[in-house]
Amino acid sequence: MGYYLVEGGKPLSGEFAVRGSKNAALPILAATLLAEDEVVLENCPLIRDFYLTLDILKTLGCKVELTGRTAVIDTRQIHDVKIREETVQKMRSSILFLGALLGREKRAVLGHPGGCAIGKRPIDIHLSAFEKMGVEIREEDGLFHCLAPHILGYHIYLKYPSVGATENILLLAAKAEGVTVIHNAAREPEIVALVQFLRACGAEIYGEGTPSIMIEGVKKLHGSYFSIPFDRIEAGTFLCASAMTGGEICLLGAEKNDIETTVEVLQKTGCNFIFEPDRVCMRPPKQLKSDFSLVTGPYPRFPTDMQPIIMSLLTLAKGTCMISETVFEARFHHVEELCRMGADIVIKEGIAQVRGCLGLHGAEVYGRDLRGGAALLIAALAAEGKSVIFGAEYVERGYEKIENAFSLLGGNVRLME
Ligand SMILES: CC(=O)N[C@H]1[C@@H](OP(=O)(O)OP(=O)(O)OC[C@H]2O[C@@H](n3ccc(=O)[nH]c3=O)[C@H](O)[C@@H]2O)O[C@H](CO)[C@@H](O)[C@@H]1O
Ligand SMILES: C=C(OP(=O)(O)O)C(=O)O
Repeated sequence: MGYYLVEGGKPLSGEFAVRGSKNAALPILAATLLAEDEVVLENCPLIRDFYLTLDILKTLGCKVELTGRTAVIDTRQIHDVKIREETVQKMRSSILFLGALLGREKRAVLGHPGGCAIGKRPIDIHLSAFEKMGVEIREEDGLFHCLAPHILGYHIYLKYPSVGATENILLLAAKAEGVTVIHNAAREPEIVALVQFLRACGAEIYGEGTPSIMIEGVKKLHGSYFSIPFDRIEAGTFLCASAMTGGEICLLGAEKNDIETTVEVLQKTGCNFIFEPDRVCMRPPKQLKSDFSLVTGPYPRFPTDMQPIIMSLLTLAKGTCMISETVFEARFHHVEELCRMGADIVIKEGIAQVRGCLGLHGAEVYGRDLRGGAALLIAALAAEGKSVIFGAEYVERGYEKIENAFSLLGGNVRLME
């Protein structure tokens, strides 16, 4: 198990080029199967989940070449429709191969997806939509065996705007017979990116970024060239790391629009921003302040993936912040660990009350999920003294060599294998 060794107390300042988005790249990789052609993806994030997803494509029979951040994926030939259990266990987004394989081969076999333990994360919304579109699902020995001889368009009302379910339906509907409309669809920028990619491959989709998406199934898709947009959660993580260590940072390749809610919260804490095309610069105040409340929710509300990160920052802000997590029911694992570093956080009825403390101190702590681990890492960078953060493998799922990036900005952090 890898861990980070951190000597805190140094400001993180300078420029950071934000990488391609994990949550945009993973569904797009699954979608390449629908093209049955060569696809070139640029600006790929070189993170654990990206490599795992490339492995899925390879085990299905696709040819994959990775040069720098450019992946050339040839999905013309595949010889399997089963996703291996060990990959499914490791990565939530493996569920998207269900929609992609069904759309392409009319059959797929996959287990219940694992990934970060931040809640129960059922897949009932995915499965009920699939059934409405003509997919026969049989569950046996923990595996979903799916068959779809005729996939038909349908009007689907999501009981919750699930990101993954919206993506899965998009994948299934892109080549279905007739028109599918997703009502109460997720509106996240990653949905927009997936639709832009599918459209570049010849799909007919309208309304992405709104609650109603219409998909007119086409018979065939084709290869395309696509650049993965920047990772808004990585951008937010670096802004928070810099703000809580008292550093000034410029993010390259980031745009205000997709990080607006995070920027608004940081402005409330006293941070100043300058926005330019493709560049966001931030200067923190001498003392961060809080005294507001924050509720996570589906886009355009505050992103749940930023909740642990912003909480870490707020432990050092003067005042009190109430944080409600409404998306995942068990996404507070980092709280106990932040408290071990001196944070003052109390959870009452699912709401975290974060009271700013005078300073954090180094400690030995455990990251138990991706963003929780990142939250502890930035807390350690802001803390006095040495910290050990276990669970580096979670952080590596979504951040590319974060220890190097923080070191280049002036932080003292090493990854120990
Ligand atoms: C790979 C990826 O893109 N992951 C993101 C995606 O996860 P993911 O796609 O898993 O998130 P969803 O939007 O589906 O989940 C949101 C909520 O809906 C519930 N739910 C979901 C599906 C379902 O069939 N039934 C159900 O009850 C979940 O348990 C959760 O409470 O969106 C989340 C919410 O923005 C982000 O935190 C994740 O980083
Ligand atoms: C929860 C996350 O990812 P996943 O859905 O892949 O577990 C995340 O990116 O914070």
